[in-house]
Amino acid sequence: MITLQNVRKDYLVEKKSITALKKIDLTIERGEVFGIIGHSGAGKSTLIRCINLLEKPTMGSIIVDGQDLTRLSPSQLQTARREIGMIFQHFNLLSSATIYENIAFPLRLSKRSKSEIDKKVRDLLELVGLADHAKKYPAQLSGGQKQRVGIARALANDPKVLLCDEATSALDPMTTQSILKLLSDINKKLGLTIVLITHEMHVIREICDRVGVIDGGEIVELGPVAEVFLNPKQSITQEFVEQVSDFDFPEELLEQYKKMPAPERACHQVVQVSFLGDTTFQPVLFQVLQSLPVQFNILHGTINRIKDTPFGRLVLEITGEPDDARDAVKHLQERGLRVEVLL
Ligand SMILES: Nc1ncnc2c1ncn2[C@@H]1O[C@H](COP(=O)(O)OP(=O)(O)OP(=O)(O)O)[C@@H](O)[C@H]1O
Repeated sequence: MITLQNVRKDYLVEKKSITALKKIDLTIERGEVFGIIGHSGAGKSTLIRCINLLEKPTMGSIIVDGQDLTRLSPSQLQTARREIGMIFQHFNLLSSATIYENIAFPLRLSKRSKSEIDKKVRDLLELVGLADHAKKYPAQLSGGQKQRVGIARALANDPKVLLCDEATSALDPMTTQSILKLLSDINKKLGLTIVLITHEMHVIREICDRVGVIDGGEIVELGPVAEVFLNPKQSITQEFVEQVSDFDFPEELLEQYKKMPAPERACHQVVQVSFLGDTTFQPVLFQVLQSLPVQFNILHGTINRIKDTPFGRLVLEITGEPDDARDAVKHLQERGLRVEVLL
């Protein structure tokens, strides 16, 4: 749906060039929710604003639904932009216009008839749960309600892509949840491709299918959210994953194993097992216990969710002869679990 090829963006500030994006190559599939996470100054806003050419890349192509936006004339670009809606951290609503008029605004720009506009605005108000607020002004709404208006306005021209620029950063946690749920529902209902930027990993975990980590104007890690969560490769990704980790394994537990005499230690192995998707609920441990003369002792564990995928992590003590313990680890791995030997 969206392809960025060799995209570079330099800003000229007081005759000095600042490189915000170095060389971005990225493909975002139709219908997916794609998240870009990075620290302040990493280049997130520049990247998302390049997708609809609010920022013109210094180099490279931006292809949206088969069209290279960098090659269009101003009027062609204006038409192409109707396919790309956008919402913002501070909502950017017209304060002197009612909610109805805010949503009607892009429809008036695209010269729709009065009755068409009326039907569309009412449908959108319904979709975002604001049917009773049509006559109010933005100042009379809460932050979450204002963002709902932003979403309705962005959807007015039936775009294929929705860009979300830190859309929940100004909202409290509960409101954030409700906006993310609305975005997720819209993605499923309308098959809309959503690209969002954020500095918060919980936003990524909540609704994204894939994530790209941006650092110093480059995508340094990319993959399905569950994989990146379970196996972050770069240290910056590990930091982001830590933000939302509720897996606080008490390391001192390992100390007592380290103190054991060597022959006894050899019969106790400590492993961390990660479960993803269906395996989370399968009796995998029981199956291994039935087939080998080993015992499992659960030392620590959590079960959580990444978007719609359940995942769990356990720290297990495996007691048994060293060969049997090794086989138990092998069996767990063969059943699709990620096993890391801690001791
Ligand atoms: N209009 C501009 N003019 C000059 N430099 C800019 C402009 N916009 C961004 N930059 C610079 O480009 C780099 C990337 O900025 P960008 O806003 O894209 O990062 P970001 O990850 O979105 O940060 P934040 O989360 O703080 O918004 C920074 O060094 C920034 O100072």
